[in-house]
Amino acid sequence: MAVESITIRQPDDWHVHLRDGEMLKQVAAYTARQFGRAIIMPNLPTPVTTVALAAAYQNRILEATQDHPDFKPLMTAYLTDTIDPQELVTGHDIGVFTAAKLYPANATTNSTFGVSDIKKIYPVLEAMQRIGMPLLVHGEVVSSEIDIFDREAVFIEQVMQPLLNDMPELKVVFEHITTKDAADFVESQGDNMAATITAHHLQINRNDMLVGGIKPHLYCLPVAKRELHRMALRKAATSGSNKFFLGTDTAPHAIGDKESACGCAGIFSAPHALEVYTQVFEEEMALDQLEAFAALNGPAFYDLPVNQGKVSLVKSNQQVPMTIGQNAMAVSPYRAGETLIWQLV
Ligand SMILES: NC(=O)N[C@@H](CC(=O)O)C(=O)O
Ligand SMILES: [Zn+2]
Ligand SMILES: [Zn+2]
Repeated sequence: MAVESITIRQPDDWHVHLRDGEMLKQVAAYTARQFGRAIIMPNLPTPVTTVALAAAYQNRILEATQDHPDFKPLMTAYLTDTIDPQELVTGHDIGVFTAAKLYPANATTNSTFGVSDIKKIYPVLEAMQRIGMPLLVHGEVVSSEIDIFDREAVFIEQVMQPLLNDMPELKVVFEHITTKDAADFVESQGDNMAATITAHHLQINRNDMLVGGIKPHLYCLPVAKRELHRMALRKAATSGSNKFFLGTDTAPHAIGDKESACGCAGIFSAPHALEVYTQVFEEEMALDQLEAFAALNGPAFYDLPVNQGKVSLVKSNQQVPMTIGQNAMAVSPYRAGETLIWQLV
C-alpha cells in the first residue's frame, strides 16, 4: 500500500539565501516554518565579513522570523582575500560564526569580493582547520576557457583535491553539488567532507531549463547538468550515506531580474522544499532515508544536537502559487503553477 503520511524529526536547511531588507521580510518565514535551523549564506551586496555585520544580520533575521521563535539562523562569514583569521576565530569562539563560505571571485551572485586564489587564504583555512570550523565551498572554477557545464568537475581536480591534500583535517562542505563527479568524490573522502544537495537538482536536468524555450526560473548556479548527473545525485541523497544532507540553496530574485536579457542565477525553493524532497525520496523508494538526509546527517557533521520537534507530511495535492510577494519584489517560486503531491502539515 502506498504511504499516505510521514513524520520525521524536524529538518534543518544547511544552505539558504535570505537576502536583506524587504526581500528578507518577504521570504524568511517560508524557511522558518519548516526548518529548525538554517545556514545563512553571507553573500549580501555588502558581504558579511565581520562578527559585527553577522550579528546585526542575525538580528534582522530573528526579527523577520518572530512568528517562528524556535527558528535558529546559523551565520557564516564571507571569505575574502584579505579577511583576518582572528576575526573568524573570535566569531567562532563566541558562537556568531558557525562556518565560513568560500566563493571563488565572480563565480556566482554577489561574489565579486570572493577569493581570487585559494592560496591567499591559507592562513585563514589553517586557523579554521585548527578550531574545527567548517569551510563551505561554492565549487566551480571561473576560468573563461572552462565550459560552464564542466566547472564543478574541474574545480574538484584543480582546487578541492589539492586543498584536502594540504589540509587533511579541514572540515569541508561541498555545497549544492550537481555532478556525478562531485557525488563520487565526496563519497570517496573521509569524515571531514560532506555535501549539500538541493531539491531542484534532484528534479531537473539541463533539458528542463532549455528545451522548448529557456526557463529563467530554472537557471541557477551551479547550472543543472545532464540526466546522468541528476540520477547520481538522487542515488547519493537516498543512499543512506551520512555524507549528504539537505541544503535547498533557496535563492530568491525579483521576477524582473530573472526574466531579463541577463537573468540572475538562483531558484526560490523555500516555500515547498520539504514537499519536493519527500516526493523525490518516495519516487526512489527511500522514504525511510528522508529523516537521515533532512534531519540527522547535517547536525552530525556540524557537531550540533538534532532537533527535538517533529514535522509531518501527508499525501495531498496542492498547487504552487504563480508568484509570492508584491510588485517589484514579487518572486516566482520553484514549480510555480504546478501541483505537488505532498503537503507539509
Ligand atoms: N545558487 C544560485 O544560483 N544563486 C545564489 C548564489 C549561489 O549559491 O551560488 C544566489 O545568491 O542567488
Ligand atoms: Zn553557490
Ligand atoms: Zn547558494
